[in-house]
Amino acid sequence: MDLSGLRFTKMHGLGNDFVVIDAVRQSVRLDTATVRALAERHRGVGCDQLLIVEPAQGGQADLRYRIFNADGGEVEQCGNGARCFARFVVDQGLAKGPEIRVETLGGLMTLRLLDDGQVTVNMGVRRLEPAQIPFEAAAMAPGYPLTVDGATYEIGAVSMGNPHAVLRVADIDTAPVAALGPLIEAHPRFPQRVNAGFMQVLSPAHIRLRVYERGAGETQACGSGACAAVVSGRVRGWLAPRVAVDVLGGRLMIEWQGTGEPVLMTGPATTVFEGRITDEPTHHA
Ligand SMILES: N[C@@H](CCC[C@H](N)C(=O)O)C(=O)O
Repeated sequence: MDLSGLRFTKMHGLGNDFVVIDAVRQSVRLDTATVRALAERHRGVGCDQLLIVEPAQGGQADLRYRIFNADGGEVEQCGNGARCFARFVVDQGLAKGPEIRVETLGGLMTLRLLDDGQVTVNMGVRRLEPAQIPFEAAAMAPGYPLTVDGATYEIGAVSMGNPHAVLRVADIDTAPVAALGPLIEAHPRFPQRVNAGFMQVLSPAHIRLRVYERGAGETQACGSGACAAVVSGRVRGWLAPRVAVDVLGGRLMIEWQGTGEPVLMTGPATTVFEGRITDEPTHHA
């Protein structure tokens, strides 16, 4: 891999951090090792996800957006990343805004930059059928028993384009995120692994959430995880259509009016710095 000269922008959405690369105006060839090296926090730039901005392939979108977890795996969806993508492409003159249509592996998404600097992402229609998540279960249900390390927990299973398991806990501060997160992430009933959300319900319109992300570990925020938690909480009868979701890095507003309606997520997108790779970053296993 030869990355020298590669220009990038470091961004974050409530502390879920990204290396954003413009692959419209520079040529970029990334493999798993390269992504891991750039994401590495001690020898690379450091990020939870790497976002690549490319020209659209079809005629319906302004641009294409690809997402790689820190472990190098390409994934379908990243909600916080989508907000940063919107801010990036407008700031860099790659799109006019305020509305941007973007292709992702998970489908077409519409993003809107608001006057107050926040971004609303139309995350599309959630999927709950087990095969579409994918999740091994005999039939669709609001909650499923999941046995992990000899104990059984009730989880909700939701696809926001990417797979999520949502577990309700009494208090996220004491929830066993570090111990249980990796076991749920790699549970054999989720053949493509899963993002594991731990949700504390404060009221029907207010939850707290921690997410152990597939391919990245616990992050300070997970946008698709916030949407999945609200969908799961609504389906299980606990939540209202509009919910404030407090994640470790701040607050997201999530709105879901119900079956057939899209899930809308609103939150900030922050640019931290721009950089250029000089020496090759390396991944130290
Ligand atoms: N941080 C993201 C989700 C990134 C992808 C996820 N780890 C996966 O593997 O599906 C978000 O804000 O949604």
